[in-house]
Amino acid sequence: MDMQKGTPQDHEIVLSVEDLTVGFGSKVILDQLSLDVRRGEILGFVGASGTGKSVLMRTVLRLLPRRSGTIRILGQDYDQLSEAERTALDMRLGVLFQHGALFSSLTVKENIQLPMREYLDLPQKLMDELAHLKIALTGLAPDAADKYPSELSGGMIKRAALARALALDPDLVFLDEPTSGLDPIGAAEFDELIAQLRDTLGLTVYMVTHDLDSLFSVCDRIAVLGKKRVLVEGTVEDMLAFDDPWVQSYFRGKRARSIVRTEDARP
Ligand SMILES: Nc1ncnc2c1ncn2[C@@H]1O[C@H](COP(=O)(O)OP(=O)(O)OP(=O)(O)O)[C@@H](O)[C@H]1O
Repeated sequence: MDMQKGTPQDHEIVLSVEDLTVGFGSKVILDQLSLDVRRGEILGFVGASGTGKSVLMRTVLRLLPRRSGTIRILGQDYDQLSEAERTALDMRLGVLFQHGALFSSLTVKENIQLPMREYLDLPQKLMDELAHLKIALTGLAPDAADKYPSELSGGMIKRAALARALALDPDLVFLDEPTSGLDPIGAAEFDELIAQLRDTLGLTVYMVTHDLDSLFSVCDRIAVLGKKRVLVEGTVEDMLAFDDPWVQSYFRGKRARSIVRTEDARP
């Protein structure tokens, strides 16, 4: 499909959240939040610590219950689906949780094959070939296949976790702070990999991040969580123009200024 940015035909919505409310006891975390993610984009999702970024991602993935609201993934509403249809939809999603979450007792190859075992019934030889393919796709050396997570660097663990997220060739991937814990070079390389995979595989990427470099370098659009909903979504320019103290200090703060040069940025 046409992956050109900014043209109206890209605006097929692959994740649509409407009026979502989530709370725990008397505490409301998300209040009538709405958000759209478009096919083929890398959406960066930011917000102050504790505002509910993980809660939103987990609710979208049905790991947390919601009080009200509608969530449509790839045009489908889980509530309207049969069990078999839900499983089919789950297979089109890939997830990289914040700390990589690889099983330490399994090798990289076995970790990547977990979703295949869960959802597919494939011969071992084919699963091995697929795992090697994902390993190559994420820039890991072939010998990483038989290593255990404890034998890998932080950057390699992220790549292995990404390879696992891609195990079933998903359409939409959720990444929770994928570059956290990486040094700036490792983080930049990982960002580059994500952009490359989006281009070659036609992925849509929903990325929770605190990493300003990622936001400025690979995200097509940014959504900011605040006041229990999406305060603003759009480009970096939209963020810079948005009148909210947190958004202003985040995108115009000292760290941001050292990354992006805008006409308003002062050294
Ligand atoms: N299972 C739960 N039960 C009760 N409260 C929860 C639960 N999960 C999250 N919360 C609360 O929801 C709020 C939002 O948490 P969340 O982890 O989504 O924040 P976040 O934006 O992802 O933060 P960070 O950037 O620090 O990761 C927090 O106040 C947290 O304590």
